[in-house]
Amino acid sequence: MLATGMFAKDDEAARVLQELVELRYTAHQLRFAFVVLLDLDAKPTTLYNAFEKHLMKDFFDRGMTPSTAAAELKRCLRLAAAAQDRADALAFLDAPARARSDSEQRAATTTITRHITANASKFVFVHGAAGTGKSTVAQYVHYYTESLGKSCVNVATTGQAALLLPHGATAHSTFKIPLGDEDPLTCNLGLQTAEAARLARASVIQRDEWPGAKRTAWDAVVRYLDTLQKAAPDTYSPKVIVCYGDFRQIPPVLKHASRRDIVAMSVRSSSTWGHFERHRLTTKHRQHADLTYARWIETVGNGTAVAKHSVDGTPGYLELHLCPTILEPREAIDFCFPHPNDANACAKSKILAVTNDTVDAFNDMVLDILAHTYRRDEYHRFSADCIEIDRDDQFIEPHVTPEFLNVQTENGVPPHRIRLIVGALYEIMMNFSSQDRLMNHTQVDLVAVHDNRVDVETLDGRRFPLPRICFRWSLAKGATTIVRRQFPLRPAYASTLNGAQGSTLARCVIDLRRSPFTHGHLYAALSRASIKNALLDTAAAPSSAPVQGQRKPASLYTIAVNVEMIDIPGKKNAGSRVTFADGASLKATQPANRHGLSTLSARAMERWLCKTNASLMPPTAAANPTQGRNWTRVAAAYGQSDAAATKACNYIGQITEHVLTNAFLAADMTVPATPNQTAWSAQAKVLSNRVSLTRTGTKHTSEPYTITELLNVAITIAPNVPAKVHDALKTWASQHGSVVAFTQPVTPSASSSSTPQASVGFAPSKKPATKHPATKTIAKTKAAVRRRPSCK
Ligand SMILES: Nc1ncnc2c1ncn2[C@@H]1O[C@H](COP(=O)(O)OP(=O)(O)OP(=O)(O)O)[C@@H](O)[C@H]1O
Repeated sequence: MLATGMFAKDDEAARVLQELVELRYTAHQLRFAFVVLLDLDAKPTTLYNAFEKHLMKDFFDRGMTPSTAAAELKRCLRLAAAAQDRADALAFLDAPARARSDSEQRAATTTITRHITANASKFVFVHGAAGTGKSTVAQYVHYYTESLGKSCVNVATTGQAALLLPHGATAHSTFKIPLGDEDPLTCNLGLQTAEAARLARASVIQRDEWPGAKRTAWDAVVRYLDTLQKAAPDTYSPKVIVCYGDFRQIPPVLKHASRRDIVAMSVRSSSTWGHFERHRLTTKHRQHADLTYARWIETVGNGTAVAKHSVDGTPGYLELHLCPTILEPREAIDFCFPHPNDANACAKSKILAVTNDTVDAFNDMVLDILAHTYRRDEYHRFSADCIEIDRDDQFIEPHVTPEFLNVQTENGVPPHRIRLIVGALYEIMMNFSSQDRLMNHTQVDLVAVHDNRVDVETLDGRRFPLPRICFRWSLAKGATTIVRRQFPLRPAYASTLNGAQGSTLARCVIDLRRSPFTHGHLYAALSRASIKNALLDTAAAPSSAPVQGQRKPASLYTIAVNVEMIDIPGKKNAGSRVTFADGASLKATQPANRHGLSTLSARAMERWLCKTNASLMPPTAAANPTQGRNWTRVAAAYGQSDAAATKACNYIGQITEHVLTNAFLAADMTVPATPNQTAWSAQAKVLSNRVSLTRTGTKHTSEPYTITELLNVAITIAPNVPAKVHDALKTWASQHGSVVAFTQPVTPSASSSSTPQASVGFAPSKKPATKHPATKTIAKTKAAVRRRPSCK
């Protein structure tokens, strides 16, 4: 008997299909085999083109035209792929068709493919607003290149963006680019490695989300390819390097950097920038069903949607009039994840927040729902943390104890204690294999938890065991390396605004209780949804409860506008009007000064302030500007003639008064009827120092006050509030994730007092204390505040 050895052959799939054709297998059987064989073939487009007519033979027999037969073939292949649970295997069918249906995409792909066929060395940059189909063009170019038998390497700046490309990986992992801000950087990928050989052979290198890359990292790649060409001139193929991206989205992330530093670190500052051939895409594919929304988010991206910008030009205020607003985090979860126990459905939506703390809070809330409402099995796993010791004589700081290590956290590193809930949706935190699509940010369903491993299933049904992995990082440059061994998983229900870049979401909530860092940050988040109805924001509206038939005012948000790069319109002349989403139209009373502040009425400023402190703002305040009159007097007492100072003191006063009022209510104490004017006035200097307003008006700061600052102002002004009030303030501070520096500790005598005293900033009530006018609404707010989970 003769044993036949089977060797892997490049054209094995084609040979099998050819054999089946010769043996007269039916077209239906060929279609089934084609989907199975896609696993063996790295060039699905070539295979498809070679056997297309056999795969649709029965359709022709039924008298279909070529175009109907082609459409029917794709439908049948999709059905076959779905039946085999391999819907992703047919991605190559969609991308080419889509990318060729749009004239701008077609123009870009035609130029790129011409360069590829001509074996040219070129730099091409395909740019356009979010959702204009850049990644789709990249997919097309990939399949086209492979169909020619050439190879294409796809990399992206973030793992999330890499997942959208066939065999995509991050640029850092492909080229072994070191993390760090050194200039220049050098890729650590050896020239003799298999990866280097793959790069040398590649005819196309594609880089998605390129504007988010640091110039130093990009230059390192270009230098590396140069060195590779010199080292292996025979195997090195001429390359078409195609970069994709949108400079309106998130720029390179640099710690403690000025705008100038960021511009210097942008790939635009690279010496290669001038060599790029550019193609612009303008058709909004993601938001094609809602073009009003598409146009509006474009104005956000361009910086022209800013209704007003404040003094110093830094923060601007944007009316998100197209986005419905919700008040409670729980509503965000109900909106995004109506079926939290269905991981596949949850994967299409996301809650986006500005900071990791808020992301963790949302993720925890969903896990709570799964554990308590759906009774899913819950496990807690703790990491093994240690420090890496390079040398025997290395000095170890005495405070570096296991307890110290356990509380350390770092972006991209799982926490010491991880909550594992079977059936919940998680994201992988490590690049395992780009072939298996098991990379950083890949969403998986947690199937089982064992002592030393967890089993996860990708959304297309592939199951993998994951052991604990070592994560390494240093607390500071040159400091000891911490090693944490933990399961590389994090819940995937919420992510930061950066983390969502590149994705298309069915439903999305943007938590704007904290302002995004830049307008690009907000733009990247807003452009994830295809229609405005899929998008909610979680900042509370500053108005009272909506009156029947009256439109609820949209909330206002700050965005930090990059004044160096964007021309901000919006300086109003005297007499011109600023219109708010709820129809309120405010007349500018003076010509705009260079800060823009003097153009606004006090009411407009109140509205501005509401956006950050909506939950603390008395809902009636916006409708009742006189409520802050005491504070106007305080400003006058201090001698502030500057209108801006008066207004600033006015609205800060309202907030402070409200904070204290709430504090009294929360402490179940009677709210004093009238604050002691003398006591307030005595503290006006402190207040005015805080707001940094000067008589000459040369230096203005009207940064919106954070809740922490407002609480601090409240405490500074009324230093000896009773202990219960003080505690209520503290509780709020912690509920808002704020750390309040209690500059004035409560005096023991005040602590024991249960009623406000004159010496503590409130006059003793001569007549029985009346209820504060805002009591009812405040009580509601109080209840809401109690319900709100901590965002720590
Ligand atoms: N020609 C087209 N016809 C129909 N849909 C398209 C077309 N091109 C892209 N799309 C769809 O539009 C959506 C956005 O496409 P894609 O992710 O390629 O855009 P992008 O420009 O890369 O977005 P971003 O900048 O946000 O990463 C996707 O759902 C994609 O399938």
